Amino acid sequence: MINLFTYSMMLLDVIYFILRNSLRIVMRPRTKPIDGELVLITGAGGGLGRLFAQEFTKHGAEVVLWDINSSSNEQTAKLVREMGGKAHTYTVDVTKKEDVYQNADLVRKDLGRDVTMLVNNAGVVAGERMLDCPDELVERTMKVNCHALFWTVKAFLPQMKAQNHGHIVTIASVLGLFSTACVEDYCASKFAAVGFHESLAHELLADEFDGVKMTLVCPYIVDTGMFEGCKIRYEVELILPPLEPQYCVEQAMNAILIDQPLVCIPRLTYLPFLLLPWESNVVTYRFMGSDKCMVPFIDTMKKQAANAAIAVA
Ligand SMILES: NC(=O)C1=CN([C@@H]2O[C@H](COP(=O)(O)OP(=O)(O)OC[C@H]3O[C@@H](n4cnc5c(N)ncnc54)[C@H](OP(=O)(O)O)[C@@H]3O)[C@@H](O)[C@H]2O)C=CC1
Ligand SMILES: CC1=C(/C=C/C(C)=C/C=C/C(C)=C/C=O)C(C)(C)CCC1
Repeated sequence: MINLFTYSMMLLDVIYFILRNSLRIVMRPRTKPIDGELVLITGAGGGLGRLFAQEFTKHGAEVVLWDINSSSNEQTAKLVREMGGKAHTYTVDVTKKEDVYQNADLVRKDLGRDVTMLVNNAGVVAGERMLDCPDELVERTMKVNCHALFWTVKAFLPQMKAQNHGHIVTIASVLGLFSTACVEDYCASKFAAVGFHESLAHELLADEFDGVKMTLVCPYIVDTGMFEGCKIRYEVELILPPLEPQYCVEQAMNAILIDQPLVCIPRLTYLPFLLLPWESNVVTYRFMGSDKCMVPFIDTMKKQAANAAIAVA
């Protein structure tokens, strides 16, 4: 008898959950206002980070800019201020957890309020084949693209939970959903970032912190220079060209502003994530030229490193 009661209550709970969420799918979701939000962006001096700072400013948010590179970070702040926005810069190495915790306290002290939106955007890639990749670069990629997410979330999530209000954005990659050759460090770190993000999202939902939103952003190649040289088969590239950075950030913002949990940019890249069982994807990769797409990128990195070495010599 009790089992029957328990099962019927569980069934009612599931039906209620589906009804409550299906309305969101049917009705066009409203874009939430973010004027007055305090948005912290890591890697704000870089290609996407800078554009995110400007997009959040366009929507009236105040931005806190963290980057290891103070000059590029200041450049972003200058652009934000020229738009009439408010920007606060901090030179932070997100791989150093004490650096993160101390600067998080400094932000709260300086601004007298809590960060309400966190954009974990900082990212690096080694750009070497597996056995050519120095251990230090493997460790650096994991520390920036994965471990740093733990430190920034531990620094800012407690206050979001206290208010049951906030948003955590993880800038992962399609290479956190499916892989390709010669980017083992990057794929491992981005798969880890996806796992971290999803586990945290489940935790917040399970604990009913429905006011703390999460968005996982998975872009395809973006023309910021980070993957300069990466090339797939020409015919495929015609339908799947590298993304314009501005377009990528606008698509991500559209998702963030409707509290969309996941966005793959462009939509076409949902397919490999959904459709590629292992046996078929080796053939697909060969056909698409995506099995060797990173070779020119690695050669470019080698040339840049060689030129840099000559310049120093
Ligand atoms: N470009 C692409 O094709 C794609 C990128 N992405 C992801 O988007 C995000 C942004 O990429 P993108 O703008 O292209 O990359 P960029 O290299 O242009 O920007 C990354 C920024 O992060 C900074 N950074 C690096 N290490 C640290 C650190 N330890 N502490 C703080 N800041 C650090 C970099 O500083 P510095 O320049 O001094 O190193 C740089 O300003 C990354 O997470 C990337 O993985 C996802 C899909 C595609
Ligand atoms: C593997 C694969 C593809 C190529 C994907 C590539 C080349 C992604 C590169 C992403 C990057 C560089 C992300 C950086 O964060 C296609 C053509 C979609 C077809 C399906 C399988």
